[in-house]
Amino acid sequence: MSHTTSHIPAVLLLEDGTVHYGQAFGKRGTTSGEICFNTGMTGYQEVFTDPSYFGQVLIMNSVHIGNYGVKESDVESESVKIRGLIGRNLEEQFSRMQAKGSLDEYLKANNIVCIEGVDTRSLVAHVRVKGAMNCVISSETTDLEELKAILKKTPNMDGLELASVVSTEKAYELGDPTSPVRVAVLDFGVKKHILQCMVDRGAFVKVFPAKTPLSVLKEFRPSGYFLSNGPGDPAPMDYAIPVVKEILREKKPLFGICLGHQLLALANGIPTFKMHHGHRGLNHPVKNLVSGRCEITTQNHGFGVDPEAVRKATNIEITHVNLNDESIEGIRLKDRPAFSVQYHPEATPGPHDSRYLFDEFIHLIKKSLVAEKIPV
Ligand SMILES: NC(=O)CC[C@H](N)C(=O)O
Repeated sequence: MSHTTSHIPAVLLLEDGTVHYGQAFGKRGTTSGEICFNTGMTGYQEVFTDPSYFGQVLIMNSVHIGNYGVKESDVESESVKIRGLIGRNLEEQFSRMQAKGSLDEYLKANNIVCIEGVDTRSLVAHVRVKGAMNCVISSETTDLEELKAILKKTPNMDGLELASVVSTEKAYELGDPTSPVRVAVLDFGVKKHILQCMVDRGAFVKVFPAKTPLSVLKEFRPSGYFLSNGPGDPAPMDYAIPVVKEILREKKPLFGICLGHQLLALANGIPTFKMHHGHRGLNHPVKNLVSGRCEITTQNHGFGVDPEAVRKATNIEITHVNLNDESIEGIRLKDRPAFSVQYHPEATPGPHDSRYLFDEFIHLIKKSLVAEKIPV
């Protein structure tokens, strides 16, 4: 496959003054946000449409991105959510029987400003050492003073509430309405494949806007609750943390993924913190401390739950740890059927090692329905 470039100059400026020059890709323009990197070699369309990336400018570590094009069904939400894209070779040409278009057209249609031809290996090494910071990409101006002024106005991810911005405006339902397994999902930027994993296991799912109170969730008569993934800092989500506390008092099964995991921790008095540069990729090893087995997981998070506070909490059991840095990857409550993971068991294109967590959630719901003498 030959690589084509636009030959339109573009510039990338980091908050610490680092500058990289390259070529424009996608939409011409200027964009800014928090720089982060994903080490996955495939699944770029799913990554770009993951609402948890909202507000972030993404570096794809893999050298060739775009070479299998794009297709309608390979998405985690209806639009591209990344704020900008940085690559080594972003390909206009693609070869895949099922592809419907090129990555370049797709990013243009979604108004995403990108830069390619960047030495991503040195850039990622730099971010790994210096940590998360804001950056700006432009194919309109190379005036660094102008770009510095844009950076000054770009909000810091630490303390930024973004989940309510990407959440659904209206509630919607998926799956078989006759199913006794009824899951109320709080949507903080939910990925489609999470909902699919529940529907595939026979659940009837209703997805609610992020700021829905418990009284409205209860009108759905849920047999279980789900806290979704999502962008931004979980700590300022003062509309959601009290609702999670109220849900826990219901004593119904509850499952949380990523931001949902962080919210379950916050609702139990465990603080979250901004990580140095986060975890984003699809080969992060996690150990399940209950089964003793290792799983290869997909991850996308820049915040974590405080390990010391989790260890001190008497009502919480640590179920999963990250084998690279021993960070907390999963917890469960000792006195409630509630559990959560920091990583993504729904991962598409994969790995699928952690799909069993959806089975465990559905099993917990069925067990509680049986206890209430409701036929399952
Ligand atoms: N994937 C997610 O839910 C991410 C959660 C949160 N925004 C973080 O960066 O840690």
